[in-house]
Formats: sequence, C-alpha cells, structure tokens
Amino acid sequence: MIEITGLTKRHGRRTVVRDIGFTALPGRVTGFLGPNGAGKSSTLRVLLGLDFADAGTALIAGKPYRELDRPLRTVGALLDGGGAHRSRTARAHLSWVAASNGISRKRIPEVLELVGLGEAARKRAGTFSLGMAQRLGLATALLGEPEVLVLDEPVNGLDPEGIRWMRRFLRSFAAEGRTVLLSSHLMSETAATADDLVVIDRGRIAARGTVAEITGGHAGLEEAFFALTTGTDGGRTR
Ligand SMILES: Nc1ncnc2c1ncn2[C@@H]1O[C@H](COP(=O)(O)OP(=O)(O)OP(=O)(O)O)[C@@H](O)[C@H]1O
Repeated sequence: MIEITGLTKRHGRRTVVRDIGFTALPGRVTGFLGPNGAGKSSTLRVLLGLDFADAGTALIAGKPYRELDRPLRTVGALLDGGGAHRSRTARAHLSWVAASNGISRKRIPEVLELVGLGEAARKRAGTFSLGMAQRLGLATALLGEPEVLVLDEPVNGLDPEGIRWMRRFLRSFAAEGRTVLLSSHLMSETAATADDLVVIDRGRIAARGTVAEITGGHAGLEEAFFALTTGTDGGRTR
C-alpha cells in the first residue's frame, strides 16, 4: 500500500505539488495521471526517497522509503528507463544490483524470464531497444520480489506490442494482491490498465476514484482528461 498525505513539494520559490493526498491499494493498479509538468515525477521522487517533501508524508508499506529496512524487497521502481550501464550485459547489471542489495543470484534468471529477456541475458544494455531497456528496468525492479511497484511513464516510447505486454504484466502483478502505481499523461492507455485513477493538474489533485467514476459522464476518455485538467469540470474532486 502507498499512502500520500498532505504532500507539498517546492522547487525554489515554485510550489510544484500542493497538499496532495491519495492511496494506492494492494490488488489494484492505480494510474497517476496528468499533463506534462503537472507534478507526477516530483511526487514519485519524494515517494522513492530521491527528494525531500516540504510538507506531508509519502509512505510505502507504512514507512517513508528512507526508513525501509530493505527497500528493494518492499518496493521496485522504474524511472527513466532503468539506468543500466551501456557496456554491461543484462545479467551483469542484475548481478550488480542483486549483490549490492543482498539478493540471491538465483533470482536473476527468474526475473529475466518474467520480463521476457531470457534470451537476451548476455547482451549489452547499450544494444537494447527502448522496449528491451524498459523490460530490463522492470526486471531490476522485480529483483527483491517487492509488494509494491512504482513506474514513471512505463509505456513511453513502446510499440503497441510492448504496451500490451506491459499492461498484462502490471495487471497480473496486481492480481497477486500487490500494489501498482504508474504515472502517465496518456488517459486511454492508463484507463485500460488501471483500476483506480488519481488525476493531478498543476500540482493539485483534480480527481480521484475508480476509472468508471472518473470517466463516467464524459463523452470519452480523452474528453474526461481534458475536462479534468483544464478545470472546466472541477466539481468531480472527492
Ligand atoms: N529539479 C527541479 N528544479 C526546478 N523545477 C523543477 C525541478 N523538477 C521539476 N521541476 C518543475 O516542476 C514542475 C513539475 O514537474 P514534474 O516533472 O514533477 O511533472 P510531471 O507531471 O512528471 O511532468 P512530466 O511528465 O513532463 O515529467 C514542472 O514545472 C517542472 O519544470
């Protein structure tokens, strides 16, 4: 479970996230949706202990990230494509992360299979397509068998097959009773993957609820997104 309460984040004198709160529940995929610059990455960076909040809390399994005993065993994250060094093979990259987090090497072939990279274990990350790099990032996030996954724009740049694969993977992960939070600026894709949506606009929560609650009453998914993120339908916040 992820619990964000009263979170505010400033960069210099600008407040980019203002007093937001939401939860992402086990067994569900929660989409964190908003236009570019809305504050999604800033929120996720605080959640993952990469940045400090100016106010409020962001908890994973009841604790701030920095207080988790073995973070990789609680939460896996996919930000900016995963961060494998170009000259390292997929397996070497995973070995390095596993070793530095006290995770058994036995887990490496398992995660490579899980993300469909079993055949590419000896290939260098620098030769990977964007889709393969995303899968390697996901394999890294899964090393510690976490109960929570946090992904920032995981389908950016993926082809339709890659998008479909990612959607199915995240759905099956949540179906095991685990928690998925994924950020996106794509309403249709997120609505097809998520159970719940949190819509953020200019640093504030514009709406939150199930996909049906958020999109109901609008002509279509994109209409709902634009109505919510341009303030013409501000009454839907709850
Ligand atoms: N380190 C920083 N210093 C100053 N401003 C920043 C910094 N990081 C983000 N911002 C600003 O904060 C605002 C929110 O950015 P953020 O990246 O959180 O949005 P986002 O919803 O993730 O959008 P995107 O999808 O474009 O990344 C933007 O106006 C951005 O320019």
